[in-house]
Amino acid sequence: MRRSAAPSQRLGNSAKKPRFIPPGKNNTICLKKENEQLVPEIKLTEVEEKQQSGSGHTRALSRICGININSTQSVESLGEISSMEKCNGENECKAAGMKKVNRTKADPVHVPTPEIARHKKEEDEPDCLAKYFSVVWCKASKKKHKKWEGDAVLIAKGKSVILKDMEGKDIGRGTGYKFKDLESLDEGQTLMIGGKEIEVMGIISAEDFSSGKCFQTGVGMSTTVPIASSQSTLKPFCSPLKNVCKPSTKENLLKESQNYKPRHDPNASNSLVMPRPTPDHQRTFNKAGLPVVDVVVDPYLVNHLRSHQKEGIVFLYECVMGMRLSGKFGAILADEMGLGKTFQCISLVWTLLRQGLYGCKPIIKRALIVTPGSLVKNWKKEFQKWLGSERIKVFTVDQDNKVEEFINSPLHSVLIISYEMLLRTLDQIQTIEFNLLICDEGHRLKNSSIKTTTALVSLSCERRIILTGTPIQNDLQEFYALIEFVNPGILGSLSTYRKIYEEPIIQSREPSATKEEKELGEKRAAELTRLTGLFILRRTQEIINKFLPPKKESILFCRPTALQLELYRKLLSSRVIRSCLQGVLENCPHLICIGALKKLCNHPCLLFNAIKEKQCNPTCDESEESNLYEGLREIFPQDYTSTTFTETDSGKLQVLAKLLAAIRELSPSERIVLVSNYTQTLNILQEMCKHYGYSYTRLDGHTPISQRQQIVDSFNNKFCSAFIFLLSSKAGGVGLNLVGASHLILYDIDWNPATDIQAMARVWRDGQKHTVHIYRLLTTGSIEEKIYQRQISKQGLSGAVVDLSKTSEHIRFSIEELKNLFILHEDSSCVTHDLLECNCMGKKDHQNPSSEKLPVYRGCQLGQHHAKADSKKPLSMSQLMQWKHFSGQHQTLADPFLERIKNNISFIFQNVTNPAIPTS
Ligand SMILES: Nc1ncnc2c1ncn2[C@@H]1O[C@H](COP(=O)(O)OP(=O)(O)OP(=O)(O)O)[C@@H](O)[C@H]1O
Ligand SMILES: [Mg+2]
Repeated sequence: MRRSAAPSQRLGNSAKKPRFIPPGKNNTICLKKENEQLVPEIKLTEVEEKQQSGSGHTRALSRICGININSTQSVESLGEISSMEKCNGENECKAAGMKKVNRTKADPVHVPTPEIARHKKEEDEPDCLAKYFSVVWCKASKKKHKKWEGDAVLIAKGKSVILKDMEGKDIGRGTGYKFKDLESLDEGQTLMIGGKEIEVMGIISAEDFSSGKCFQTGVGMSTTVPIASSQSTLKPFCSPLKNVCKPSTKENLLKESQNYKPRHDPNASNSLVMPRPTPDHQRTFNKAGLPVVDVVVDPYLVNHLRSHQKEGIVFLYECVMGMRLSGKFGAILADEMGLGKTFQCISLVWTLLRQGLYGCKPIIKRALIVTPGSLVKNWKKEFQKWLGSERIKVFTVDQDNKVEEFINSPLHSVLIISYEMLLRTLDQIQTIEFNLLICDEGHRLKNSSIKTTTALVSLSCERRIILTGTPIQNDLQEFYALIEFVNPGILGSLSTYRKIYEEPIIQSREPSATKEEKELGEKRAAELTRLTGLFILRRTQEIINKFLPPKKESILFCRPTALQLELYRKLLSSRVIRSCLQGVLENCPHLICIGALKKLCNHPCLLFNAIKEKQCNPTCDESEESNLYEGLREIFPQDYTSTTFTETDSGKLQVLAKLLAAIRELSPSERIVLVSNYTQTLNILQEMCKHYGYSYTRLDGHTPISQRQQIVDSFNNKFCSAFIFLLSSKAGGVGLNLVGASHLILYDIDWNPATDIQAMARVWRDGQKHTVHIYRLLTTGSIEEKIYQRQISKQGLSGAVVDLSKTSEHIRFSIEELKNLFILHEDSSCVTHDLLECNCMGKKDHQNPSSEKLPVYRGCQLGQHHAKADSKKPLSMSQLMQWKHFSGQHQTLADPFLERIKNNISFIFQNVTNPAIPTS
């Protein structure tokens, strides 16, 4: 709050400050008298105002400020109120007066005079521009010593004013002021609004108001510094002697030159030097006046760092050093998956632990890294990978390694712990002073009230970094929570944020938004991006693509088997689904129906199991499910059992079996990650591995955290015998490196594209040596196609659902959508392709368009022009259109793996990223 900066208080003579004079005659006279006594040089003239309607102003104001003013709140006539006491509450009052603060005797005195006739035209002008002021306010009183209660923003337009607190809430309104007075309102002037008195602190530009900047407290716009370019970081060595603030005796200089040397040579070629502190920074953080020494990243690391990683380290350094925003030390590194966030953090931690810009004093002593359980060991491994085991000792907490050991160990300066373990050992962790906190996969902190967030906040470590590869800007509330975690207070309180940013931004996106609302929303969004951009860094996969081998993605539409079709039809004709479509059932039975269809697509035996289970344990509260299964058991063969594994019952499993065989035969040294979101499906896939004698390893939600890294490591080892890695993507996929495999098969599809994208990123990442093949299996014409379409349709694209925790339960379906979901398209070879309205449909396949000159009108002529798709974002329909696409009945397919399985496939979309880079 800027209270103390009020001119009246700055001058330390509030008694001299002229008092507010309301325009009511009696008051005016009495206050005038008082005023004259206090400030003899100010003369007040009685305010003569004509009754007027303010509604025009109000509307104009609401247009400009984007404030909804209820018509019942329209400004009333001045004559209705004769004194302040008559004001209707504090927030609504129409009469006011003003005068200029008398600071010195020599100051010109502002004497408002009526001159109504002369200014009539001016005053009636409804389209005059709004002006904005930063002000301080307090309750109106006759006290000599004002005690300002808060900062506020004043909007003056025509003859009306609105006072907003720093959360953007209206706290006062008034009208009936003199147009001229509001026009000439300036710093130091006071004004009465309702029961409040304000003093103008300064003028706010229209830009700063509409962007919402003026509501930002605690962070001056001038406190920000531009992002340092990588070049600017490569500064020549600057002798630390220059900055010594001690007496420059020869002796001192010599001594200090020996003591205060950068740890690494900033002049060396390829050196990465951190930005030097500004004088302001030095004043705040170097009170002892120690010499300023260059902080230089260990060349051992720099040799391995990619250029985006160097920039990322500089960015993180500036953030945690409070160089980007004064008084704020947090950052969000939101680089897309696989860009090496871990390595960037390790470089930062190592630099901060060993070096200091002021007198070489290490910037941090201890760092805490909190990460999902499955990544604890990976962090340790990465520390060892980049720094070896000699330079630094990191401590990981698990069953055998307790926090006490870390507390008592002088050797360890980095503690790595899982979120779960953190909660369990919070009491002990709280006793340790950490100077840097890194939260990996930190999008989980999006809810400020969850235990984990509360626990982390309780650690009182100001330097906080969130790492996340998942986009975070889609949900404004969650976005706020993450920002509030790293840089508390930067966006004001939650209610401020809602008023200033969230509401206008959301409002502007409504189809019914007016032009003004759209403009305001855009400006607020732009300002939010600007402000948060100072401490959020996100780079996309493209920057690393050039270091990666080619990636071939294929979407395989697998024909359902006869058994699947029959069961599917039966399910769709069930009473439950019919009632769902009429919207007459409660308790979301559509979720049960969707679940049953998805199971069926994976393998009919999953549905069989569910039916059997229901028959064995019927519970009345789940009767919808029993109803749904009515008559299904009869469709299965008499001797069907869930233990007799057979791939012939599932279209996708048939394709999978052939695909695995093809890979085994054609690329015997290459390995596969096989992903499903369901444990039961993974069981089936595991059975299949056994059946065919494929060696496998498995990681799912049941795998003990302590074993996960070991499973990953041994799989990535080139001597590992496991051919297949069975992975439950939701349970443990995030952050894992599975570069030991070069084929990844997504057996089922999730509602949330982010889950699938996460899984795919496990294989195509730094360290991958082979061409990567990604296959997504979808059952033709089924609900899986619909889910896929939803992923790539507008909804998926607008990015609203890019949150790993969101499942179908969080998705609302309209009856129309459900109708669409519950259709089986039996006569289409690819409904998704049908939807593209591609001209080739049903006429001709396109396998190798480059060798074929196709007429221009063909929408599906794809050629070599691959869409410049961001591999980490959901595809759009139009991007999909750019992919090669062809039916499985094509004579010969260029892809040898697909050639082997084409008979079971009705359609294929395929795209190659990085085709130019030769494979190894
Ligand atoms: N400069 C580099 N040179 C070689 N390998 C690198 C480099 N930077 C990172 N890597 C490797 O790339 C892989 C991915 O890095 P990392 O796990 O840090 O990615 P990430 O950004 O955390 O991704 P995610 O969001 O998936 O967790 C790791 O195996 C890491 O060792
Ligand atoms: Mg990571």
